[in-house]
Amino acid sequence: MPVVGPVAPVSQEEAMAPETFEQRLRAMGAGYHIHHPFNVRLNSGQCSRRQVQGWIANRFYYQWCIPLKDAAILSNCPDRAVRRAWSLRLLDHDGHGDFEGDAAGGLEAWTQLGVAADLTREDLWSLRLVQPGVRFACDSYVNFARHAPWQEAVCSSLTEMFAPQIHKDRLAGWPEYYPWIEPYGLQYFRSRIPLAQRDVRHGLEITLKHFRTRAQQERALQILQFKLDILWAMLDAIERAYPE
Ligand SMILES: O=C(O)c1cc(C(=O)O)c2c(n1)C(=O)C(=O)c1cc(C(=O)O)[nH]c1-2
Repeated sequence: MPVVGPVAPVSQEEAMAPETFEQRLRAMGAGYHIHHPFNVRLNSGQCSRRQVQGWIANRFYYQWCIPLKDAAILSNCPDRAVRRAWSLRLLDHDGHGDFEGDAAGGLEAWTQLGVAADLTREDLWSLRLVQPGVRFACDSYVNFARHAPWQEAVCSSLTEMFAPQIHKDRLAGWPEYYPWIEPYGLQYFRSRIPLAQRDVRHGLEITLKHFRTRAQQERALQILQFKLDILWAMLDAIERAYPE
């Protein structure tokens, strides 16, 4: 989509008020991967051990790509204030300080999720379980951030508006459904809820400020759909690789 491919016709309509524009962005949660059949099974206890492990190992590649995506945004952004705030995202995922607890970062926390679910660090970091469709989807997110204007890449991160609920679903259900996962493994989901909320406040502020005309606002909605499609396509590929 956005880099190469069909472009929506330029809208002549009046710009939406910021509140309406935000509502339209939020309404796109209807297409979030929380509704994907694989996720519905995963978060209602219907996945086998192999399917849960397959999901963890494949989703690791998304986690692995996020700091590359954020570094691409930083490298394209001439605004120091935005860079100062955005650089926190890199530290969130790659870790900082003494590498203890949450300071070890999201990638380490996801690794702990894998270990808690009886995968090895090597299973994850070798990327050997990553399906081609998952790789293509995640790579296209990184490539988009490299080549698009930085404000568009910021807008593409807004699927995080819908992420706290999916993390909460996992925290609520998994201990009962998947008792073979050691409880410490779920810390990643716990830690992401406040971080996602903080990220969304910043990402939305930039998006509402930058996408002002109707045509720009339609473009933002198109970008958010592109990102929803990435997440959806990942689950399609995972579902296919780990059939019932
Ligand atoms: O578990 C999920 O379903 C989920 C979804 C998303 C998302 O909506 O992009 C993110 C995350 N988790 C996540 O943990 C995370 O750190 C994250 C960063 C971003 C982003 O686009 O910058 N999305 C997401």
